[in-house]
Amino acid sequence: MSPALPLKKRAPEFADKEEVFAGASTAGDKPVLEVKDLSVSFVQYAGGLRQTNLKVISGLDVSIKKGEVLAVVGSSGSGKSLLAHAILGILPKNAKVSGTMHYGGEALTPRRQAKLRGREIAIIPQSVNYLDPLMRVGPQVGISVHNGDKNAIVRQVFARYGLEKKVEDLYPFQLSGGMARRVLVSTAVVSGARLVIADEPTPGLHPAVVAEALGHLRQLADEGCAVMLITHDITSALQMADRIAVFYAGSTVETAPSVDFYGKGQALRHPYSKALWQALPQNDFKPIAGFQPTPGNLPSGCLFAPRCEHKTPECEAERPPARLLRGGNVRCIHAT
Ligand SMILES: Nc1ncnc2c1ncn2[C@@H]1O[C@H](COP(=O)(O)OP(=O)(O)OP(=O)(O)O)[C@@H](O)[C@H]1O
Ligand code: NI
Repeated sequence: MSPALPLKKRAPEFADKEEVFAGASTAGDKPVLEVKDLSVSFVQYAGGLRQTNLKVISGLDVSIKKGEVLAVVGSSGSGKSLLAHAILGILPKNAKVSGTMHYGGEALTPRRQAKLRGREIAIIPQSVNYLDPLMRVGPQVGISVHNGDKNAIVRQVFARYGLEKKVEDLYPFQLSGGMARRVLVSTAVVSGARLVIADEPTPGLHPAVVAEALGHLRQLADEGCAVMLITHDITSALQMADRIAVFYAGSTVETAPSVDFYGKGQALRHPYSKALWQALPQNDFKPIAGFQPTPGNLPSGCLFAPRCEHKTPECEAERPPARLLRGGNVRCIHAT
């Protein structure tokens, strides 16, 4: 392990890339990525020429600073992967996007997305299945090196993650779960990315491998990347994330510093975040009654109102706007 090597490698690239960050250079701790009020809908054809618009994301807000890990937590179908795809500009063609996305203080247009994707903005996919099964991993990771000697950089980064020279000659199916995770992280690191989005790296992995994978993400942030960790697992996210964004039915219901997740959840702002926290086995293990609404059947007011113990008629009248509260963000009119 030699953490200094990739850092040295990255420094000149970072200097070159300052232009892309023009506008942010004077802005102190302006977020690397800022997504505000994002909506994503899919145009669907329902019988003949009848066209419907299925809104799957609305009112999504996230921001990440340099050096920070933001964990995006939410149950299946809450919109986590779609957010990642929207940032990268890889949503399907029938997707319509509205709201604002800024990277380095500048609007993230489709053109910029294409330019930054796999370079400044990298995704660590969920599984090794995203690797080309017919290509040895060394040359494959080398494809993501954009500046300098591909072989030398791959070797340096593999060494950093404890991957021996012979691993370069293996095919993806020959990797263990832990090795596969390290290869996927290496792909993001050799690209010199400033924003790393890791989509669900944890399910089905051995706990030691999970801890190691999360440790690598933390390390990337400590070296100056902005890291978004997409996960179902609040418990492991809390071990290394600075802040947690809680997604529900395609919306951000709360963004809170990790330190607010303790006790009975008394420091949390949204009834859903509290319920999610209390549902953990190590807490009350109390399930949340009811189900997350599906796109096409969303309630008109607060998305969580049908399941909320504290709802009032106002909650059902309109969708609560995001507001700042105690150093976090919440979409609940009753939160104090
Ligand atoms: N191409 C599509 N057309 C229509 N609906 C879609 C499409 N892709 C995703 N969806 C819907 O959007 C919602 C959000 O999906 P997304 O994949 O972002 O969820 P997720 O939070 O990543 O879930 P998981 O934890 O299971 O990965 C889901 O209800 C899904 O069915
Ligand atoms: Ni997903």
